[in-house]
Amino acid sequence: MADNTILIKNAVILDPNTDYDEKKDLLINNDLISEISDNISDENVDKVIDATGKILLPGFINTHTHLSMTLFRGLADDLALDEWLNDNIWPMEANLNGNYCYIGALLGAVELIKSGTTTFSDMYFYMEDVAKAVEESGIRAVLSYGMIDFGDEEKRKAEIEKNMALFKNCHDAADGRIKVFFGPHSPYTASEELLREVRKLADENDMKIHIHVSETQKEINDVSSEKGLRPFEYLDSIGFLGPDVLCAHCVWLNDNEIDIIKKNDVKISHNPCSNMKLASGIAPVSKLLENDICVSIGTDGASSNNNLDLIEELKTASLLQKVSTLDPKVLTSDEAIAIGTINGAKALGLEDEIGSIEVGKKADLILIDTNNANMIPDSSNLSSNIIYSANGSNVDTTICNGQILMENKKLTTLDEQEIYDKARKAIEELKALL
Ligand SMILES: CSC[C@H]1O[C@@H](n2cnc3c(O)ncnc32)[C@H](O)[C@@H]1O
Ligand SMILES: [Zn+2]
Repeated sequence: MADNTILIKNAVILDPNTDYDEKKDLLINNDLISEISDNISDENVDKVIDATGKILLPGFINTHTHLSMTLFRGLADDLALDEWLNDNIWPMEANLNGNYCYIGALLGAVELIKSGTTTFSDMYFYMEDVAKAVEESGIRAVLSYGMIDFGDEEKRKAEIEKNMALFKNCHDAADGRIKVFFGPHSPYTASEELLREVRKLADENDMKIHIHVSETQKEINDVSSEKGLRPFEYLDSIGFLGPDVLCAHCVWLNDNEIDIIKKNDVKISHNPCSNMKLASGIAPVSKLLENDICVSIGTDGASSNNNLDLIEELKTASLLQKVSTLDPKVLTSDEAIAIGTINGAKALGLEDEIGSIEVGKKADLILIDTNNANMIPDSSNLSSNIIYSANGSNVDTTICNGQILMENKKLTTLDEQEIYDKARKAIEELKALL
């Protein structure tokens, strides 16, 4: 097949790894960035994008979400996690099927692409249907089937089989855009046997693990009374932790647990909006960063956020650390850009492929339009302009794996209106089933 080339001209580049002090041209060859230099000829190039007045960044990486939960946005607000999950979300999820999850995932993919996210890491049900939405939308994803056994042996076997089937069917699918992880839900819903089995199978199959840990004080109390140890102490005691484990939330951590996270090189997904909305608490992110722990960013599901805008999430992360430490110098806009890009790639073990703008890496790129009221004056501090002033609606162009998914704010792979209509219908049906 002939090569497909896209040339981005006159780009002001904001990258977490490299300081580009002048405008550059960037050439995409198929799925990869093939050249970044001062003046690349547009001869024999399939498509030219003029990036004048725009900022070029790596696509953002959302390391913890439940994409199909877009269907439950706004349906159970202003509650703490326990009541939100047990009395509201789980009863609604009992009526889900593959088609609903597919529609919810398409709706989520529209929102992600429009707000500049090119990779998301998901844990949910009917993941083959979520994979179908990933395939069609052109976005990149790490998918985990969310396993809950509550100590029931039969359920445990069935849950593991479902996650392994997802791995066999979907790992490396969609031109390599899909990876599959294990997704044991949490230390309070997954039994010790399930966690030990997951660890063993992850080692045998070279799979990574995605789990919720230490989200609320209730979790700390429940795990401590059942196991005599705090969640990270317990997970360490059963040999579950490692550099391949991505833990969402990590709000309630004592110093010993921070040492455990560091010793095991565990990766963190920080979810500030969800933690604030469910009143779970404030994760000690600046302390984790001081300890050189890899902190990435996630939105959690759209039902506890209530949107999937990572620029907003990064601003919230930064402001929350400043106000909770009473130190305006912590979590700077430069650090926020790194958390939303290269740290996300590291958290998913994909740092050789995505997370920065480098020759040889995948062309997962976004352009942010500066010709908007909230972006003027054009700051010489690009990261400040993006993190503190912008939001997802300033994203103009989104490219993933060398494919343009949105150009001039218009989606190319998905029919927005058709998805909105189908999502509205699905939500009405689900509400009627309650
Ligand atoms: C078993 S699939 C994932 C499962 O997790 C639920 N969920 C969504 N947000 C949270 C959260 O913040 N903490 C714990 N669990 C959460 C989701 O509704 C699914 O049931
Ligand atoms: Zn979650």
